[in-house]
Amino acid sequence: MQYLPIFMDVNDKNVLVVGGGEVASRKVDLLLSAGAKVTVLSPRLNDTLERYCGHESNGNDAKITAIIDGYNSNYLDDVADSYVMVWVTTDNTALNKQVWQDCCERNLLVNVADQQELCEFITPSIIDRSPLQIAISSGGTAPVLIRYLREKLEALLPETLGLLGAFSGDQRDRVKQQFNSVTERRRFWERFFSSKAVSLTTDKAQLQQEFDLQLATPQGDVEGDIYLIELPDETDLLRLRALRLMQQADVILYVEDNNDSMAEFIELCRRDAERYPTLSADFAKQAKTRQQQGERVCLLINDNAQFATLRESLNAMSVVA
Ligand SMILES: C[C@@]1(CC(=O)O)C2=NC(=C\c3[nH]c(c(CCC(=O)O)c3CC(=O)O)Cc3[nH]c(c(CC(=O)O)c3CCC(=O)O)/C=C3\N/C(=C\2)[C@@H](CCC(=O)O)[C@]3(C)CC(=O)O)/[C@H]1CCC(=O)O
Ligand SMILES: NC(=O)c1ccc[n+]([C@@H]2O[C@H](COP(=O)([O-])OP(=O)(O)OC[C@H]3O[C@@H](n4cnc5c(N)ncnc54)[C@H](O)[C@@H]3O)[C@@H](O)[C@H]2O)c1
Repeated sequence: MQYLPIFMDVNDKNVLVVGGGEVASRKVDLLLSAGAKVTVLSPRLNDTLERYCGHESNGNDAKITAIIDGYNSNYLDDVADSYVMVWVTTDNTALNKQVWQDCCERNLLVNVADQQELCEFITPSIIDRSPLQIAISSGGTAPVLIRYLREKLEALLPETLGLLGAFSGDQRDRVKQQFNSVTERRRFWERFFSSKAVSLTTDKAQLQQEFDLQLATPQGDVEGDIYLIELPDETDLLRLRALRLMQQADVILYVEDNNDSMAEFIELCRRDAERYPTLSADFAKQAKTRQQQGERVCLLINDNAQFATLRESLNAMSVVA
């Protein structure tokens, strides 16, 4: 992985944008929507940024602070609360490089628009259904491809995704009170999000009704499951059903092998799942113990004979060969 994806809290924090043109105003809009305190440093501002300074209305409703001047590294230092990041958008490549260098010397995070070699972080393509957000990156290889992907996803994702996210956030404490274990809570949410009624709801009152109904309906005993999966030679050949089960597992058991192919399959499993290399003789015993603790155990097998034996001895809930 070339870049580490994270979501940063810039609310009420100082951010500097160098340059005051078209690109700067796009970055400023993004930063303001995340609640940042934006300062723009530029000898000239475009009309949008002029408006944001509140010049026309005597600065009373200014959205940004403007420093009308050419760049000078002193501006990086002369602030009470230092900048948490700097965005560089001027039309002068040599100057952009200078700003990047000055920021690096000060350990300031810096992005120079469209100059990847001068970016300590890069900007993703964003789908915003706040509080739910999706950020897509190609690691700088194909900006147009991720814009295209965003447009496809935007069309697929329901408008109500933000509502659903916010509603779930509000109800988390109630679900915590009702269910003691993480496993039970997760199952409740999985059942809730996958129910048809929830996918069709368009307002909060309907969601609340469905939520109350499901919370009052017993889930039954939380019994664990065992999924037995025979791996193909390559990850590309993995069945979709196997992938889905691997994504639901709490525990992954596998026999360690000397080549890297097992690692590639494990990489596709649920991020939070516990992963254990296991001696093949212990597979069945370990799987059953964890199942009895209410967990979903996924056994990854790359050996035909062993798969057949385990299939006989385990009462596996799902078998994918
Ligand atoms: C996501 C998005 C956000 C944004 O910028 O707001 C974004 N670029 C977007 C669009 C876009 N950018 C360019 C075109 C014209 C087509 C073309 O030239 O290919 C288009 C298409 C268009 O405008 O439709 C030109 C371009 N961009 C970069 C280079 C340099 C290079 O490739 O070496 C050049 C060539 C400059 C030249 O030739 O001079 C570099 C970067 N652009 C990034 C982000 C970062 C990597 C993100 C990643 O891959 O994960 C990174 C590394 C640095 C950064 O800027 O942070 C936004 C899509 C948002 C959306 O619509 O959803
Ligand atoms: N507009 C786009 O969609 C787009 C797309 C891709 C790449 N670019 C590139 O990104 C860069 C910026 O684009 P733009 O459209 O915002 O250009 P722009 O000409 O509108 O803005 C450039 C800004 O940089 C400021 N500037 C110049 N010298 C400065 C200095 N010494 N200190 C501080 N600020 C200074 C100018 O005052 C101006 O506000 C350009 O190199 C452009 O080629 C633009």
